Amino acid sequence: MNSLLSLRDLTVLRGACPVVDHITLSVAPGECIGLIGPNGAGKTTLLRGALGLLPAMGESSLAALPARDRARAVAWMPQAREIAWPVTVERLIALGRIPHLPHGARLGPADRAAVEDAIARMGLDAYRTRTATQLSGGEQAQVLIARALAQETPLLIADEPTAGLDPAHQIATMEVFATLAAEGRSVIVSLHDLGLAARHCSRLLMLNRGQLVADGPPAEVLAPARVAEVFGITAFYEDTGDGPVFQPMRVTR
Ligand SMILES: Nc1ncnc2c1ncn2[C@@H]1O[C@H](COP(=O)(O)OP(=O)(O)OP(=O)(O)O)[C@@H](O)[C@H]1O
Repeated sequence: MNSLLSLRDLTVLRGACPVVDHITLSVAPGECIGLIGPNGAGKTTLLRGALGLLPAMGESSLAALPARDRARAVAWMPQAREIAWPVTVERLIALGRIPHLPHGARLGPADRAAVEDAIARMGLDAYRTRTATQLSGGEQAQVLIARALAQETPLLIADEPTAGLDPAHQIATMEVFATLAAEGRSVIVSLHDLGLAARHCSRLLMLNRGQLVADGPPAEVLAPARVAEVFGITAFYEDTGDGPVFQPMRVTR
């Protein structure tokens, strides 16, 4: 099976301290992976190190790629949602096609189809002529997810993409990711909402103090003892007829 990302002993130091500590994992096609862990666990640092955006020790298959190849292998949606120019939504989403265009070339039919597909998946048709900088924070987040989708990469990595979205848009976004996985692409998404992680991800990576403390199906990773130890909470977890339900209940420390 070909891997879309492979990390071997990836380590990122801040000063002398490893904030990502010897992480080894690999991502196969068709996975919707949730990256979870408390504040400061190292989630963003792991993602940025894997992408080659931060100096890291160890190996990352993506960081090793030349920039243009990397932009065709992975789309990255960072936590900071900065839209620099007052362009239309449609134009901003079309920027996701840049890695596929020869230098200076205009969008071709395949590029326009990818933009339309991204707009449809994110339900943004009514927004396409709006000025992106004038949208609400949640609307901007959806547009930036659409731009990443338009990049049509085998792997999409998104850092807290559901933060600031209302419940319907959170669910819809996670369903878009799960659909990409069902189509054979893969997604790594960092999440603080463990309910969304339990419900929509096929695999969870749990980080604590820079270390990968669990990697597997949500029901295994979210075992009560581990959730108590890592997050300091108790939680309700049940596999219902309508899928898994995870609800944090109490702080235990
Ligand atoms: N530029 C930096 N200099 C020093 N320490 C840093 C720097 N960036 C991050 N850190 C530290 O590295 C650790 C991991 O940070 P990181 O942002 O990866 O965590 P996170 O799991 O994404 O957290 P959150 O859920 O709060 O966004 C934290 O302790 C943070 O304070």
